[in-house]
Amino acid sequence: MGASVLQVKNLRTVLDLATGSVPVVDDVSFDVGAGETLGIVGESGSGKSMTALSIMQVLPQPIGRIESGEILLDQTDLVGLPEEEIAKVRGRDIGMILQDPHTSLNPVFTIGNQVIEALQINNPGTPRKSLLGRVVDLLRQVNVADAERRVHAYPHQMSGGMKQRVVGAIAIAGAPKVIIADEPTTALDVTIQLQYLELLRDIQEETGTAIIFITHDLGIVAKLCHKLVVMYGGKIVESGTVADVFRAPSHPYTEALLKSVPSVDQKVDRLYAIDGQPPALSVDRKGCSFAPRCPYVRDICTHQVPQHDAGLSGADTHLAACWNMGRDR
Ligand SMILES: Nc1ncnc2c1ncn2[C@@H]1O[C@H](COP(=O)(O)OP(=O)(O)OP(=O)(O)O)[C@@H](O)[C@H]1O
Repeated sequence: MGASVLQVKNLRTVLDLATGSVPVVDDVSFDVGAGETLGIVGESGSGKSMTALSIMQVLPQPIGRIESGEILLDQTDLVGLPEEEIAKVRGRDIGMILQDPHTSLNPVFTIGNQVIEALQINNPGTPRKSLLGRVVDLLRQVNVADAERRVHAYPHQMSGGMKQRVVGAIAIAGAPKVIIADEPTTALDVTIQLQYLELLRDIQEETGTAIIFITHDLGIVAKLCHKLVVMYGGKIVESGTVADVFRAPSHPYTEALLKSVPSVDQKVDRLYAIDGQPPALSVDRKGCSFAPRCPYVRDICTHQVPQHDAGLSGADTHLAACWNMGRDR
């Protein structure tokens, strides 16, 4: 694993709603190195996508904004950079693979044209025709069969799995330092899903790209990631290496998630069933967001926010935010 490529430090992102400015990413910190894969897990609404959109600085407008924190790409803080600078970072330094391959591609342009556009980010002014060979290479790299012919195909002429590969080709076209893959597998069937995950791993082995992988699925995290952060209510409740967190989950939420880890070849719509609802967005939150659903809740949990502290496994890279750590539960 290489040095940190992307470091997120104390990131706080808010949405300015009629009810006030509500945090959707709250004091989030993590880093990812070259050749490393970080999983971000948590149930729907926990702030995973908002974290990704904050890094790319494509938050919903006009309501979303980064209130504080740093996003360091090779030590350069992206927060506060003018839009024309950030626009250069997107695609060139950070590639994003979005949730649904069916909507990530433009139906009116050929596959080749869409990959060429991504290539032109790093090769401005290069005639499109001369990039065609490179497009074919990229399509081959992501295992698109019959690439020379497929360059001229439109998205509707391809299967879901094939389209996902093209989205992968677009993401790597700019040879980015970081790829953010936001649940790229949900729209795919299980076999294609596994092939796709292997593809991502191959790309990483070849290019040393850092990958941030956003998912509901801890089975996938176990298979693909080196380390993970678990998000709940916009906060990180636990983080560490996959080995440490799986061996000794320290937060009751992670513990509950791990109780129902599906096997990777089992399709699940909902990963786990924990009683109660995820927290609603709130301007003024007191205590631990998980307290209303926590089987170990104590008085302090309802009125003081626990700090992100060393977890139970003994590793100083394994942190969790829970008042009950180290207590019998
Ligand atoms: N455009 C918006 N307007 C208002 N609230 C929003 C908007 N987009 C997201 N939110 C809220 O922000 C919070 C974080 O959402 P986010 O999309 O980051 O969750 P997530 O963990 O990625 O969920 P999923 O797994 O379903 O994608 C949620 O409470 C969500 O309802």
